[in-house]
Amino acid sequence: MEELPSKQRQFTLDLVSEHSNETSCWIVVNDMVYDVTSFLDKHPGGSDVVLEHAGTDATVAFEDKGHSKYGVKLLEKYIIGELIEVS
Ligand code: HEM
Repeated sequence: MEELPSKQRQFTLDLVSEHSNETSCWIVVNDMVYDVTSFLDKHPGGSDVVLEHAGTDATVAFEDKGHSKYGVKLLEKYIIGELIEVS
C-alpha cells in the first residue's frame, strides 16, 4: 500500500501521549503532530523545555516563547500528521 503524505496521517492524542520521552518525542502544535526527537539536541532552548511537553499539546508553550519565523518554519520539517478527535 502506498504511504499517505505525512500531512494526511492522523493521530489521536492518546497515541501521541505514548511518545513522551527522549527516545520518541512527539508534540502537538495547532492540531498538527510533530516528531521532534531528532531536534531535541539541537533546540536552542535546550531539550528539557521540549521534553516537558513530550506527548502533549504544546501549542501554548510553543507560542508563549515567541518563537521567531525561523523557529516556526523549522517546526514544519518535523511534521508527521494531524491530530484527530476520537468520538
Ligand atoms: C515544546 C515546547 C517548546 C518550548 C517550551 C520552547 C522554548 C524555547 C525557549 C525558552 C527558547 C529560548 C532559548 C534562548 O534564547 O536561550 C527557544 C528558542 C528556540 N526554539 Fe523553542 N521551544 C519549544 C519547542 C520548539 C520546537 C519544536 C522548535 C522547532 C522545531 C523550536 C525552535 C526554537 C528555535 C529555532 C529557537 C531559537 C530562537 C528562535 O528562533 O525563536 N522550539 N525555545
